[in-house]
Amino acid sequence: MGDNGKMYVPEDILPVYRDNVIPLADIITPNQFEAELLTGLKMTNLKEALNITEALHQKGVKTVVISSSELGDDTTMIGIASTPNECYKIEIPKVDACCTGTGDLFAALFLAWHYKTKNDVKLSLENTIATLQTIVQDTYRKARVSVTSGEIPPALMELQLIQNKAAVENPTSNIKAIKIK
Ligand SMILES: Nc1ncnc2c1ncn2[C@@H]1O[C@H](COP(=O)(O)OP(=O)(O)O)[C@@H](O)[C@H]1O
Ligand SMILES: Cc1ncc(COP(=O)(O)O)c(CN)c1O
Repeated sequence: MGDNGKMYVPEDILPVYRDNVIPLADIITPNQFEAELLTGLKMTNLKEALNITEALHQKGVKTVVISSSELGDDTTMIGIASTPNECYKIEIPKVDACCTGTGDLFAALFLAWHYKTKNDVKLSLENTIATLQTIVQDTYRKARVSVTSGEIPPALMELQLIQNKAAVENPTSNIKAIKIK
């Protein structure tokens, strides 16, 4: 729906997502901005994040995953995966560039792992972030070869998906999700 305070779908679609689509969904993967729009609540700390995931569960969604949030520091973003019974957070090291398509990739990976692990949200979150880290970092490293300083143009940040097929099939990472509920 949007990111960084801006919607990229028409604004009048918001009530349709919020009131009609969300109650039909089993799993949703909004980023922080989208989760705030869908609930009308703000997320400035972990407690508020839990209020937001709870509000989305109340609408009938079994698995709520916040793909990224600004709850980390300058070097990390926080992801959250929640069911009515348990909730995990994960710290995601940031690269200094804007990525497009990462939200879509996140949703696809999480769905696949959720199915494959029979609803293990902790492992699904860890594997999803492991693959994304490999792909985002490889994309950034290659872009930095041609733009050695300053901002990287979005065209150079096309995700290196095919080149990292192995990281999709076999994610490896030391980043563990931490239980917060
Ligand atoms: N700048 C970044 N640095 C590192 N990882 C990123 C960055 N941007 C996105 N990602 C990865 O992509 C995932 C989804 O990104 P997010 O920003 O939530 O999606 P969207 O594009 O929908 O806003 C994050 O969980 C993270 O793993
Ligand atoms: C219009 C539009 N722009 C950009 C994107 C990319 O979003 P993201 O980086 O969150 O995957 C999407 C997601 N499908 C989109 O629909």
